[in-house]
Amino acid sequence: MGEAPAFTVDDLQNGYQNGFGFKYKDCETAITIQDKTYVIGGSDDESESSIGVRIFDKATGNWEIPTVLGTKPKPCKGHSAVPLNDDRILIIKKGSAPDDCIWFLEVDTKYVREQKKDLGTEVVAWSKGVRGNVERPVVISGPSGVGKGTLISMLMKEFPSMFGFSVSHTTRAPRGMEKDGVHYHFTERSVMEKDIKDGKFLEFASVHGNLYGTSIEAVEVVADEGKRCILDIDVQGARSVRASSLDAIFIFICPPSMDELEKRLRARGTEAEEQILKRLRNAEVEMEQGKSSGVFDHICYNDKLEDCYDNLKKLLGLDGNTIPTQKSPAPQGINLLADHLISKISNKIIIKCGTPEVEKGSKSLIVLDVSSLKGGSPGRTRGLDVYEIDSFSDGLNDINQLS
Ligand SMILES: Nc1ncnc2c1ncn2[C@@H]1O[C@H](COP(=O)(O)OP(=O)(O)OP(=O)(O)O)[C@@H](O)[C@H]1O
Ligand SMILES: Nc1nc2c(ncn2[C@@H]2O[C@H](COP(=O)(O)O)[C@@H](O)[C@H]2O)c(=O)[nH]1
Repeated sequence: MGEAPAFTVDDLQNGYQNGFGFKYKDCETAITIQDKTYVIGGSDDESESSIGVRIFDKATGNWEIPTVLGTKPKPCKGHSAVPLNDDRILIIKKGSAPDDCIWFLEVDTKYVREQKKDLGTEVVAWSKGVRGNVERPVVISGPSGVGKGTLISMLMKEFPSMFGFSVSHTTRAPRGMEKDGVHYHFTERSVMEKDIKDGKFLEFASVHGNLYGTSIEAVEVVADEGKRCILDIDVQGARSVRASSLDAIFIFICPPSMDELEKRLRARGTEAEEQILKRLRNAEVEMEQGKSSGVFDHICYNDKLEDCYDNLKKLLGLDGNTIPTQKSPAPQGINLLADHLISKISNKIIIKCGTPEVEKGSKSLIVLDVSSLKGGSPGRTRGLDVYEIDSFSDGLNDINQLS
């Protein structure tokens, strides 16, 4: 019936001997994919920072402790594990908050393969599972002073429930009215460099002499609110995002002329002369790259502000001819009962909860549809669909209808 039996913690309670001659600890599950067995620790020890992972390589007979990337799940009181498509393992945490119970351990995704190549070690990567999808993020680039921030503010003001701003990190000093955590996360270079090294950034670049970067979290928190994320980043950053797994729309904003750009930068009055000259010099290169790099899907000229804004809205499907997509409700989690059994049929995971209360009730099978997964480590895995089906007095029929 089920393609892949899932291991639950209960199967492994108190440890048992297996074909490889090693003993699992309490609260561990083991999933074999090709030549490797991934032993995933389900410790509820709060002194541990996350669920542990070790790998038994059947070919060599050796244990390996992999480099673990991504946002890691906190330890829990056990979990269940189901392999999906040989590239990732679905982990369902027991007794966790509804928005914290579905996780993916990636073992052979594109991201993991690239990281293995870069680091030269065995790598696995965690990604939190999130229900539902959001619209494609929008990357806006263009030379300093062209009006990116002005256009983004107009969008956010007109459609406050639809768009959310990705708050970048920067090592530059705040301007007069800028607030930490709102306009930027103002940060020390050494701290930012460490976070970059730890894989917390989607992209980063040195821009006009300072370090700027978009953290993975900055983009994900916007999507978690069900909003479409807007990124205001330079051309180097846009190129990095284009190469990442973030499926965004890329828009380059051009000034009507370099003279007008200079006028706007000077009129804004936020930069010292030396910085203005540096930004204008960099603008020449950015204009060249913006128009010819192949990174951008659209180029908008910001001559008359209102015209440019109307054009931008048209590109985003907000020109009045299309009904704007309503903000999707905040993705809800799944409140899994501590006692459950799991099986996998095609791309649906069937979770049978076994408490007496549930058995008496009419809804007893939870279905987790993983057919439309998007994203993944180092960000969240989106596109999960979760629903319930009627009681399993005739559960076999229900399950068969799902395959
Ligand atoms: N179409 C326009 N016509 C005239 N002035 C404009 C226009 N668009 C924006 N401005 C003005 O130009 C100045 C620079 O705009 P803004 O700060 O939005 O640029 P930016 O591209 O976000 O710059 P940076 O990359 O440095 O953050 C602001 O004073 C803004 O009011
Ligand atoms: N690559 C990135 N570039 C960024 C990011 N945040 C902002 N920027 C770009 O920096 C310049 C200067 O900005 P300012 O606020 O100092 O005027 C501008 O072109 C922004 O688009 C980022 O996270 N990554």
